[in-house]
Amino acid sequence: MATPHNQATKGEIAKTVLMPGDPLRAKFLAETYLENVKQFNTVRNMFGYTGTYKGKEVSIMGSGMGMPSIGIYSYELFSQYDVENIIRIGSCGSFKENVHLRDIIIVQGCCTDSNFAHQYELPGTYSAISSYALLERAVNKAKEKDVVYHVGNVLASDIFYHADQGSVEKWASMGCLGVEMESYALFATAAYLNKRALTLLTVSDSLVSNEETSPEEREKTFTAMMEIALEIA
Ligand SMILES: O=P(O)(O)O[C@H]1O[C@H](CO)[C@@H](O)[C@H]1O
Ligand SMILES: O=c1cc[nH]c(=O)[nH]1
Repeated sequence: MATPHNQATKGEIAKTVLMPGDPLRAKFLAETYLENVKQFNTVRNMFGYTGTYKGKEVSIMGSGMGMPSIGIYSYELFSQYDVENIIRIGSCGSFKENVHLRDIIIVQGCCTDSNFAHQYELPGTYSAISSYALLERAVNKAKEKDVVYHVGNVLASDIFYHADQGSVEKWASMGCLGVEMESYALFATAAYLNKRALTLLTVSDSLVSNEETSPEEREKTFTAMMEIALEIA
C-alpha cells in the first residue's frame, strides 16, 4: 500500500525514522552508518532507506524543506506505516551569541510564524513540544559524547529570506535559540496522531555573526547530531 508520496509497502519502514530535510543527507547517513540497507522510496527523489544500526532496525528519509513538506511525509509515516517516533536531524540558524556554528540544539519547544495548527480549530494558540522521552535520551547521549549542546525553544518559520530584519531580535528576546523550518509541523502532527517526535539541529549559520558552513559540510559532516539520533533510535 503506497501513498501519493511514498512507494514503500507496510512493514518496509522501521518504528523510528530519522528525517533530515535534505534527501542527500538521508542517502549519506544510510550509506555511512546502516547495514543491510534497503531503499524504500524514490518518489520525487525523497529518498528513504531502512537498515540496521548496531543490530537495531532504523529508517532514514528526507523530509524536504518547510512545514507543508514535513507535514505530508510525517503524517503518512505515522498514519500509514505505523511509525512511532520521528527524529528530525536538521540545520538551523543561531539567534544567540553563545550558540555557535556546529553546536547542537536539542529542541524542547517550538514557536512558529506559520498557520499550520489552524487546521485543528483550537480555541487558542498551540504550543508545539518534543517528546520528553526522546529529549531525555538525546540529552543523556549528548552528555556521554561530550559535545556542545543547548536545550530549548526554536522558531520554525515559513520564511527563509525574512523581509523584516528585526524579527531575529524579537524571537531571540523571547528565548528562541535559533531558526529552522519544520519542527512545529512535525511536533503538531505527532501530537495529533498520538506519536512521538524530536528535533536535533546543528547550527549551520549564525544570524548574529553571519558566519556560515558550506553546503557540503551540511550534507556530510554534522556527524555528532547524526550519531546521537542513531544511538537513541
Ligand atoms: O537542513 P535542513 O534539515 O533542511 O533544515 C534547514 O535547512 C533548510 C533551509 O536551508 C530548511 O529545511 C531548514 O529547516
Ligand atoms: O531555516 C534556516 C535554516 C538554517 N539557517 C537559517 O538561517 N534558517
